[in-house]
Amino acid sequence: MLFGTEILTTAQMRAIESAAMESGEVTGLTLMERAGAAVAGQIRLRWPKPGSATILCGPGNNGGDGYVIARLLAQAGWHLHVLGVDNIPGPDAAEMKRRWKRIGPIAPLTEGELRRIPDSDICIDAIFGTGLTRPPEGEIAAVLRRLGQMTANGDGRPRLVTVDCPSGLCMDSGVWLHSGLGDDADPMPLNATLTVAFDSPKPGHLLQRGPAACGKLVIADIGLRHWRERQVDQAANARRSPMLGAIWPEFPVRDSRMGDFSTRARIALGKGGSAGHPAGHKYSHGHALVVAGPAGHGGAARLAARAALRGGAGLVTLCPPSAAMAEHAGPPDALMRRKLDDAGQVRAMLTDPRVAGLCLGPGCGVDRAASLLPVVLDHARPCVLDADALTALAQAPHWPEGLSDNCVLTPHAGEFARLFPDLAGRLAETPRRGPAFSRVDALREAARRCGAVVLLKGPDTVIAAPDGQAYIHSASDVPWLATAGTGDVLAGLIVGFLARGIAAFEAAALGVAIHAKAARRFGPGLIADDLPEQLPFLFRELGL
Ligand SMILES: NC(=O)C1=CN([C@@H]2O[C@H](COP(=O)(O)OP(=O)(O)OC[C@H]3O[C@@H](n4cnc5c(N)ncnc54)[C@H](OP(=O)(O)O)[C@@H]3O)[C@@H](O)[C@H]2O)[C@@H](O)CC1
Ligand SMILES: Nc1ncnc2c1ncn2[C@@H]1O[C@H](COP(=O)(O)OP(=O)(O)O)[C@@H](O)[C@H]1O
Ligand SMILES: [K+]
Repeated sequence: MLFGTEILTTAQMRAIESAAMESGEVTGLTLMERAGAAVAGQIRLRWPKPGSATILCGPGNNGGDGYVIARLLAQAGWHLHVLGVDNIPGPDAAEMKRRWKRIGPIAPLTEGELRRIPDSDICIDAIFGTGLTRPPEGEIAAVLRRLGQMTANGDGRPRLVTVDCPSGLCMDSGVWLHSGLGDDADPMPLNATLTVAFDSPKPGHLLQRGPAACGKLVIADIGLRHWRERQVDQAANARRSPMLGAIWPEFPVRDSRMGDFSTRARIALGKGGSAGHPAGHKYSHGHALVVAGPAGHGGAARLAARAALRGGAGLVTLCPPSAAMAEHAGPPDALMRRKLDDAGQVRAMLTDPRVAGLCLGPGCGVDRAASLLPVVLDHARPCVLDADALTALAQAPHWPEGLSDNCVLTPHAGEFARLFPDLAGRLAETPRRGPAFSRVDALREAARRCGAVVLLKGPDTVIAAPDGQAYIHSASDVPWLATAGTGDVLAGLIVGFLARGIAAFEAAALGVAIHAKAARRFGPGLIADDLPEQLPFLFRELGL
């Protein structure tokens, strides 16, 4: 993996946990003690003065963690109300419950009880964790609904801390599981201040409702690294489980196999031959073509071209039709312009081997994109297909054939639905069971079908390669990135990286990460034009 950190599915997490316990080197009780201690430690770090806490403990091992947290917070002087269920099938959780009972009482985990007890400074949700596969029901659903009401205003009082994950969220997809009995039977979505998850992020922490539900996400090391690395490597060698990574530039480095983001990004950019190398010249830094569209629609392609230039392509040529040439006369002067009126001219341009990347789609017009697309695909040159090119692609007679793994498709949700209506339909279904069909499942299937890298944009961008490798990037902290034209900048940035010789999957991942970092660096008030201007500062900060 190039960037960030591994994401584990709930099944992989269970397998790693089992392998650790079967080795005899660690017991389930020890892991539970470490998990509880990690949460109690994070709570004490954030709220050093002992206060009051209500701890809600469910029937599984997540509940077991809750009893450990109760014991440790009580020892630290916190005033506690602990609510739990009678029937605890797991031996470890049952033991942790016994240990707590020697210290304090357990009230029944009912909605009535939760209403009766006085408000605390924090509520700790240890009801369900990664073992949840069906929607919460009955009394527990009512408790969760009440918990959602009590903590609806986010950072108000009581604050909500969730153990491993918000209860009721499918951790493989980030969607709330629904009973199908109507909203009154389902829990309210939770809105936590802090989530302390164990060992690795799960897809549900980063996808869909996950980021809003989790609040600040902290990944706690509970000593499973040795087994994780072995299992993940074995799975990768056996080609059973393609890599799923989080592009998470701010994420701390967790193990020796991964460098920090800037080191990894440097490696990627270093792969671009002489990019940034003193001996390189403009052609060895790559020549990118950005196709523009009819008069009056030039802004999108210009944004893309500017991003390709700032992204480090050695040369960028903007290619509008003759009739639109005049509107592109302004800056940047570094940008070359060349008219492109028909498919024959693209064919001629692509005979130049120095053209190392092409961007088709932003502001292009669907008809023009459709007329140029066959030649572009025929040349199998690294390319980004965005916007109108995606609409044209969805209507092409041989779709999804004709692409190669050096193409990057960058649809937003609407374009994705045009390209892959069945997958979009499955994503829109109301999830009744876990693991629910996720954006990662959808993207892996999409990339496999068309043989190209597919990047589905959104606050939770997912990128997948035809071989199943995938990344999730969460930009939920930069909502101001959702403004007109930022997608065009992303397309241009990726084509800039392609032109520098970076492979499609990594160019897409690096593009997404740098794009969001640029938005984060600028802050609210951002317009798409500001993004390319952030790149020089960002590259300097990252040492790229
Ligand atoms: N990964 C690790 O390394 C470590 C993990 N640890 C902890 O273990 C947690 C996973 O624990 P877990 O698998 O026991 O499942 P958990 O999420 O607690 O509960 C879900 C279960 O509840 C059951 N259920 C019962 N009533 C229900 C109702 N009304 N509505 C709905 N469901 C209901 C339901 O049963 P079922 O659907 O099978 O009938 C389901 O199986 C994990 O998140 C972490 O906190 C750490 O301790 C140590 C290290
Ligand atoms: N809520 C959001 N928070 C953060 N980023 C978002 C959000 N919604 C969309 N984005 C990002 O903003 C960009 C929008 O791209 P796109 O939909 O193509 O817009 P446009 O066509 O106007 O350029 C993408 O990079 C996408 O990932
Ligand atoms: K929980």
